[in-house]
Amino acid sequence: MNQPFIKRAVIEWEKIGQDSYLRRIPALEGLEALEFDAPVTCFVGENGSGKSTLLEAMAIAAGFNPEGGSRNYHFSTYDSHSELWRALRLVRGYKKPSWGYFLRAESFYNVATREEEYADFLHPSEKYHEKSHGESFLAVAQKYLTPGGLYFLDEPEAALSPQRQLTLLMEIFQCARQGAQFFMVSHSPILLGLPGARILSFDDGEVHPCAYEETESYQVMEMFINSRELLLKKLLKDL
Ligand SMILES: Nc1ncnc2c1ncn2[C@@H]1O[C@H](COP(=O)(O)OP(=O)(O)OP(=O)(O)O)[C@@H](O)[C@H]1O
Repeated sequence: MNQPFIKRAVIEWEKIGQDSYLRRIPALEGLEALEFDAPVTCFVGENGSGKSTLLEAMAIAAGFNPEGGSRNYHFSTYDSHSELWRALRLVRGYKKPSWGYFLRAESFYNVATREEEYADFLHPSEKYHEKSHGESFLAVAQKYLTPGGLYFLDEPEAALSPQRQLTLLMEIFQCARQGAQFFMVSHSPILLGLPGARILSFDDGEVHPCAYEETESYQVMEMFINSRELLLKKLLKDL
């Protein structure tokens, strides 16, 4: 296996206020440390279980802008990130990433705007605002994902068709095989199926390893596709 850039994340709870909402997120409240030994680590779990909070804190602690982009992006449109990053200590491997990107669906519009402002003669804009949401997401992935990089992806499937999710899966797989490290929040049964990915579930009040087939994303999708009529009959009978 490639040497990870980030081997461990440790939460120093004494640096977090006693009244902070972070102490009321069940999966996070008892969490002291997480080990990362795979090139791709996926965070899965129910809405509101704390996945993005941890991913965002890790990305900021690794030097990225809270709203996303590369490490060269420095802007703030809306200050909504949590204080977790201040309490997060990342234990790094001996290798340093050559590049990196923090891709988040919810603030990509702001990153796209900033990309146009940062553009110059030598670095022309990709004009993401002139592409569809999905087209621009995949264009970012294809431009910025490179072997040897460190990547934080927050629900990258949000704008992508199933076909393009497969394309993204191939890009991630290829980069991860050549030394890149990925942390990804996802609900996509396609992206979570990435060979070799280590899946951490935030459900049931603790962060714990989870097999692909045990993820809700897989189970619900499988049930829907294989037993659609039965499932819908049950769900809709009293409506
Ligand atoms: N500024 C805030 N103040 C209080 N609570 C917050 C704040 N930001 C987030 N939360 C709460 O923290 C919890 C974790 O949110 P988070 O965005 O990490 O969830 P998530 O697992 O990524 O969910 P999703 O799958 O919906 O993106 C949620 O219950 C959310 O309401």
